[in-house]
Amino acid sequence: MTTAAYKRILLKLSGEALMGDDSYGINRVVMERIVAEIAEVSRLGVQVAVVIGGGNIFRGMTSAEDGMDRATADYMGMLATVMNALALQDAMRRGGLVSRVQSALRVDQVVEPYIRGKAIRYLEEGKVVIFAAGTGNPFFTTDTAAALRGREMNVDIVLKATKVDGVYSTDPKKNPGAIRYEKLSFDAAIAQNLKVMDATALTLCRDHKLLLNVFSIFKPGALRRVVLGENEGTLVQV
Ligand SMILES: Nc1ncnc2c1ncn2[C@@H]1O[C@H](COP(=O)(O)OP(=O)(O)OP(=O)(O)O)[C@@H](O)[C@H]1O
Ligand SMILES: O=c1ccn([C@@H]2O[C@H](COP(=O)(O)O)[C@@H](O)[C@H]2O)c(=O)[nH]1
Repeated sequence: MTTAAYKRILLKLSGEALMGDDSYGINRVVMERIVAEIAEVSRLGVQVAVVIGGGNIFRGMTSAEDGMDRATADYMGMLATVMNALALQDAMRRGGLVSRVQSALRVDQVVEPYIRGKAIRYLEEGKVVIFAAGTGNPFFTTDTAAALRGREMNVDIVLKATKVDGVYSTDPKKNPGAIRYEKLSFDAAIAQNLKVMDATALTLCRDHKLLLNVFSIFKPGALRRVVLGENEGTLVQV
């Protein structure tokens, strides 16, 4: 029997990853593939919590640069993550996974509010919990929400599923010569301003000794390999 290295995980799904090769929104085929990867680790008996990003729909910072009030733009960004959460939940339903969405901003007719104890209960019942609306506060990111909810849920590891297969010496999308790290300390990632995850999220993980793995959601089987404790992506630790 295959044994997972972790009992409970927090998966941060990049909003942009949901676009696939499209320039905006949610690509159905990509979404189905991601759900199949999550279903595989759920079948191993691993409890899965998800924090979903919103970069495929709206980023507060981008609109603030164009003159919009930053807090207003950030609330719009958080609402974008609620849309992604609903789409993910629906894709999970179609893929045979039972999930619940909890939102840090109240949208009561649509999803339930974040209630820590209830979320933990769902996880214990084997349901996937999708956390929407980030931290519920402007000026933060869903990466920070991932670290926060990961700590609150007492997960064994935070997994950042993104478009690149780990943490590199510089942004690999801009510099093809960038070198990938297999392992890295939080202090080094923060000191070198490695940008793959924001400094607030990295600091929260570091201060609470939360393990972090950055890996590509586009690499088939990568999530399963991370969960089995195999060498995949970049492991960031204290
Ligand atoms: N040193 C680095 N190592 C790896 N990736 C890096 C680095 N610096 C910048 N990046 C970039 O960070 C990006 C992380 O993307 P991702 O979409 O996960 O961001 P996000 O803002 O957390 O998500 P969202 O799309 O939900 O807003 C990658 O696309 C990668 O190109
Ligand atoms: O706690 C949070 C989380 C997110 N936001 C806003 O939402 C968008 C989308 O989130 P990503 O992390 O970029 O995927 C983000 O750009 C912020 O504008 C927030 O304000 N607070």
